Amino acid sequence: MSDAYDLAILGAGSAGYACALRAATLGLSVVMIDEAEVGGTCLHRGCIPTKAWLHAAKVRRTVSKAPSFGIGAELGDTDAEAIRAYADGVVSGLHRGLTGLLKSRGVTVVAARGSLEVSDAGPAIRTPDALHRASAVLVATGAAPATLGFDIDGERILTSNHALRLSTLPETAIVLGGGVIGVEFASLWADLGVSVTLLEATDRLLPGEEPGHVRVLRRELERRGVDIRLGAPATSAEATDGGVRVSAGSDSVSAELLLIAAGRRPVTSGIGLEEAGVTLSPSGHVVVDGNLQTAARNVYAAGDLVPGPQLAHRGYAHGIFVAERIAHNLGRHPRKPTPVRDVDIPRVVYSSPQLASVGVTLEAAGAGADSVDYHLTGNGRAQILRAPGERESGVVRMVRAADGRIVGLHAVGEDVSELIAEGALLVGWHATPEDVAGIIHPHPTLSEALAEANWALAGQPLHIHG
Ligand SMILES: Cc1cc2nc3c(=O)[nH]c(=O)nc-3n(C[C@H](O)[C@H](O)[C@H](O)COP(=O)(O)OP(=O)(O)OC[C@H]3O[C@@H](n4cnc5c(N)ncnc54)[C@H](O)[C@@H]3O)c2cc1C
Ligand SMILES: NC(=O)c1ccc[n+]([C@@H]2O[C@H](COP(=O)([O-])OP(=O)(O)OC[C@H]3O[C@@H](n4cnc5c(N)ncnc54)[C@H](O)[C@@H]3O)[C@@H](O)[C@H]2O)c1
Repeated sequence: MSDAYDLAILGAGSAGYACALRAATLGLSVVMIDEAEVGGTCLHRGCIPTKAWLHAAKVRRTVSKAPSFGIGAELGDTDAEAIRAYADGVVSGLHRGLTGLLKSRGVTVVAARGSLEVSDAGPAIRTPDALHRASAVLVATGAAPATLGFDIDGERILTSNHALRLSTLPETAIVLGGGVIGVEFASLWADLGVSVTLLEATDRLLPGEEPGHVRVLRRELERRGVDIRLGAPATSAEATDGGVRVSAGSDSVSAELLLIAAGRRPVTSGIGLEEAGVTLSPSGHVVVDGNLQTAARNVYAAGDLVPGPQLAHRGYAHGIFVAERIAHNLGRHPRKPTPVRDVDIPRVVYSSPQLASVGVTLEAAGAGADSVDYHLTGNGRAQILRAPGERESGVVRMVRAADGRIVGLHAVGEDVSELIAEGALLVGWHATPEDVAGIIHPHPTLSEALAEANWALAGQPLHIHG
């Protein structure tokens, strides 16, 4: 039997739909199967709604500071239902756009639960009503919140899925986990007037990020009232009359609700992967080679179920890579695509202040590496954004390896997420500070921090004290 499609995709999240769009552009026939709406976690339960909630929280914070800028304003009540409606509006607009785009590119979208099947005829995705055969299959079923075995009721004990659906905010909340989700929710809830206790099992927030920058973020969260308890592994949670009580070491903490933000586990069981010859790691991730090829012939995996950072833009990059790889193998794309390197992928924590980074820290950059710190107290734009009386402006650190290449950029401060795309260019293009010292940055922008760091590393500092 001849293949019905060139490519069949299981999961229409960031990785799956990016693969579908790119493959269709390259002339491949594509079927994409998802049991939920196209767009996946990022669009419906992740990046987009959390950033809308964070933006609403920023509006409230800005209004509360308005008098320091000479603008009279009084804070009214916070209407969580209205914030949710605003976030839903953003999501549904983007969802409509994505649905239209997939249709216009000719991608066949099937709304059904699917599983992988591999036979002598090749790979296929089975749905209740059909078998979708293809020359190649991409599995991109993503990840779901770790629940730690706690009894999630969606009212007192929540995951981020539930937290984004709240129509009233609690007065008190416990956030379990000091990773990205925990820190973003602690930040936004604190700005919306919730009294937050954050429990983190290890001795630091956000492992992997510049320790000094994490300290700046921590001080700022504490200044806004977040009670941060490190070395506090939560072991149990029980519902009480007033909400929930959590045990963490010798501590017991009570609040109206508990958000569990303790990582996300790959969605890889019960969908025929191992039966089809795909190897899973002990953590349940799909084992792939450098080309995102699984142990099963012509079956690829992409996105959160592949070990590494769980980020939407990594999913896009994976999806695009797989589409081009398959098209190349089918003779429809002239060149072999370049595999995605996790180290080149920028990361942003959208809390207040933000943390943004790409590449490696100074500690990880190896012998002979050096770095420069540019403090945003010297940056005009950062000073304009800062309300009078606020203490910390933030800092940008640029890291250079012994061979002269820029291998890391790390920043903490208001709106520093806007810097990191340039950081990704510098790191991804293996630029040296000398290469880019002549590139002119507009004044007054936060981006001048990068020019200052380049100049300093190239031995010609301007506003940095030598
Ligand atoms: C609260 C939160 C905030 C986040 N914020 C950011 C952010 O700001 N920036 C960022 O880069 N990343 C963020 N992320 C991470 C980002 O959402 C994920 O990295 C991204 O969605 C992963 O894409 P994916 O395609 O691998 O999986 P997903 O987006 O999870 O898509 C998987 C799809 O597979 C479908 N599926 C699963 N099993 C089956 C089956 N058997 N049959 C049919 N369909 C199936 C699911 O319905 C889903 O639509 C956030 C995540 C969360 C939870
Ligand atoms: N801005 C963004 O890019 C963004 C935003 C949200 C989520 N995400 C992605 O979603 C993924 C999941 O985020 P996350 O924050 O849930 O996971 P995470 O792995 O980043 O952090 C989980 C934290 O929970 C802690 N923890 C685990 N068990 C605990 C316990 N019993 N008690 C106390 N602490 C405990 C861990 O030590 C860890 O610090 C991340 O990998 C991230 O890439 C990205």
